[in-house]
Amino acid sequence: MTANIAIIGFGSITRTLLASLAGNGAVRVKNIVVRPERIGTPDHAWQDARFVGSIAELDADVDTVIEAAGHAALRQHAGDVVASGRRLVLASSGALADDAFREGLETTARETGAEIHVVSGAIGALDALATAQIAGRQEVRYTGIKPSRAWRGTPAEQCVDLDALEAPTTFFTGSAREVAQLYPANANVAATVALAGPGFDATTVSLIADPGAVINRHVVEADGVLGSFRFETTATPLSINPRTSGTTVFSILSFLNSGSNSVRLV
Ligand SMILES: NC(=O)C1=CN([C@@H]2O[C@H](COP(=O)(O)OP(=O)(O)OC[C@H]3O[C@@H](n4cnc5c(N)ncnc54)[C@H](OP(=O)(O)O)[C@@H]3O)[C@@H](O)[C@H]2O)C=CC1
Ligand SMILES: O=C([O-])CC(=O)C(=O)O
Repeated sequence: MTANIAIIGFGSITRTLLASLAGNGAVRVKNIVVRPERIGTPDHAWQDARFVGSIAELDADVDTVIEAAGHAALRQHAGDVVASGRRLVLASSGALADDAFREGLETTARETGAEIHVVSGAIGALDALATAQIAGRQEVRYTGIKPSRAWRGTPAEQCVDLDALEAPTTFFTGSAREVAQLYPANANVAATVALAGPGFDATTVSLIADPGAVINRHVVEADGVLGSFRFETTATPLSINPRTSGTTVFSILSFLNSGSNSVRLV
């Protein structure tokens, strides 16, 4: 069956995803949701996809909306997606650390029959986290290690001198809820871990800038009644965005192919 999809955002993830979708007969990209002022500009075009500024303008046969645009865009559009009864597949999971926002989406989705999926994004281990969570309490830690340049333009700059670092340096330790607010474009994975596991306040997060690194590393560790595990991913960043691991793009593709590989909220 062909999925008719729309994508919110036309940045690094979307452009890489579209290149990877070439020749995929099972997925048709009908619409791309961008800021209204971008519509009709020369660099906002892709095959026969229609660029729109709102969910209300989507083609009627769009059944799945992928979000790859950031917290603000998710806040702007997610309510309209689930109100329309469509399947929402999102990457910017950190925005869900706002309980009122997340619960509002879940309530609307239950009313309309919409589904809400958080893609695994740059990490793995969501199945093991969910299994352990059902069995009982677990201690969960996420550590994100990225090259120093990936943290430019973030509050890390107020914690350390990124250009002067000579060794890997931890500049943030706190909860998944705190990190979601402080590092919206770099720590969505921590929110995804929290959603699969013990929640935003019980998930501990450390962020590290590594001046010698050229790739991103994500470490998920858990100790619970069933035992423990440690899952470490090394992930090449997208050439067009050092903050974003390429894995994120292919986790969306994997979800589109299989309908799995996500945390399902509703
Ligand atoms: N779960 C995970 O593992 C990961 C999640 N992410 C999430 O995905 C997001 C996108 O990543 P990436 O593609 O690398 O980021 P980019 O910065 O490359 O692209 C973001 C795109 O979103 C667009 N956008 C921003 N706000 C809106 C809006 N209100 N309406 C429509 N479009 C909008 C931007 O448009 P414009 O140019 O007009 O601003 C831009 O095209 C990240 O911000 C992060 O939240 C990223 C990596 C991993
Ligand atoms: O892509 C990554 O490495 C992770 C990321 O940016 C995020 O979680 O927001």
